[in-house]
Amino acid sequence: MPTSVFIDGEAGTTGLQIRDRLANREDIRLISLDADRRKDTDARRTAFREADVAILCLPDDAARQAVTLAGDTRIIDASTAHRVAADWVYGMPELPGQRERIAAATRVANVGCFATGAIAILRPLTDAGLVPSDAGVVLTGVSGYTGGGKSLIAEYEAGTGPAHYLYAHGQTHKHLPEIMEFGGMSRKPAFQPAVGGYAQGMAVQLHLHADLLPGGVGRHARIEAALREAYAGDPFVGVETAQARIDPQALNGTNRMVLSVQGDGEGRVTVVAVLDNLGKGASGTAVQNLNLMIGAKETEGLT
Ligand SMILES: NC(=O)C1=CN([C@@H]2O[C@H](COP(=O)(O)OP(=O)(O)OC[C@H]3O[C@@H](n4cnc5c(N)ncnc54)[C@H](OP(=O)(O)O)[C@@H]3O)[C@@H](O)[C@H]2O)C=CC1
Ligand SMILES: CC(=O)N[C@@H](CCC(=O)OP(=O)(O)O)C(=O)O
Repeated sequence: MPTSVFIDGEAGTTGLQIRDRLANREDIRLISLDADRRKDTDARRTAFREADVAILCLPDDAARQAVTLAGDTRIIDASTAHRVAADWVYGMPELPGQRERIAAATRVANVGCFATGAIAILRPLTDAGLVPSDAGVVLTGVSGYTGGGKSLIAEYEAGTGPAHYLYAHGQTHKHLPEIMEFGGMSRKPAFQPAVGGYAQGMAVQLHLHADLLPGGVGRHARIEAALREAYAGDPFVGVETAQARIDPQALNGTNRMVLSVQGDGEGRVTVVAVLDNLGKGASGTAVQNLNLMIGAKETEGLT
């Protein structure tokens, strides 16, 4: 019997990408609503009840409301609404022990796109004691404009978006709570995100004065070793030698994430994660979580 999956928000940026990844699978039956009924509460309630798993690709408020329609149906929520909620499982398979928790969960909150890169870098370093949880750390990131959903895409497709811009200057980016909780940080990192004038692909950077942390200089090699150990054998995350030019679009269309470590050998270290904001940063991980939840091969439908 195939697993029935309803994607609420199927016509949006993330929903479409998930549908594409599931459309040809024999183990999945997609439940779809006609365009004129996709926001109809009764039609959605019926679709939820018919589904084994529902994937929410909605703005936060609509996602909260969708949960009230879903009954006992298992949910993967791609929005920010439930990521640090106590009764939800955080949908980042790479965290220690998380694959088992996701597999058993009824409510999974899919990790955010910038958060995917930031936590993938931070968590092995806080777990290893290389970065104390109360250290002051700096994160930066750049995302293609699809990260801003339909409205930002429309701006760029109309040719009116800037070539590059910085935003969220007030240190209140919506991914900071999940980055702190699952990255192992008790002190809020400083985070400066940016949008690049290209559609898809992102890079997230952690910048450290490792010479000011306990243990001092020479941490570059230990940081790289901790990351290599954390992701040894992972199907999608790898650590590679840093390139002189790092292209945020290098992994577009894939569910992969590549980390690299650079520094001057005297304490200043930058760790970079490259991923596809729509792939590993959203729809790819949603499918990975779905695979874990339904007992399919974790890599099914993903490259
Ligand atoms: N874009 C990205 O890179 C990422 C996005 N996300 C998250 O995924 C979620 C969806 O984002 P994204 O796909 O970019 O957004 P989009 O704006 O592209 O799509 C959202 C979709 O939800 C639909 N929708 C809105 N309200 C309702 C409702 N009440 N009932 C049914 N459908 C509704 C919209 O319909 P309409 O077309 O009529 O507006 C639209 O089709 C967001 O929470 C976002 O934060 C997560 C990771 C990355
Ligand atoms: C470029 C851009 O605007 N990016 C969005 C994050 C992308 C996204 O929607 O993040 P979630 O994974 O949390 O849903 C932002 O910074 O708010």
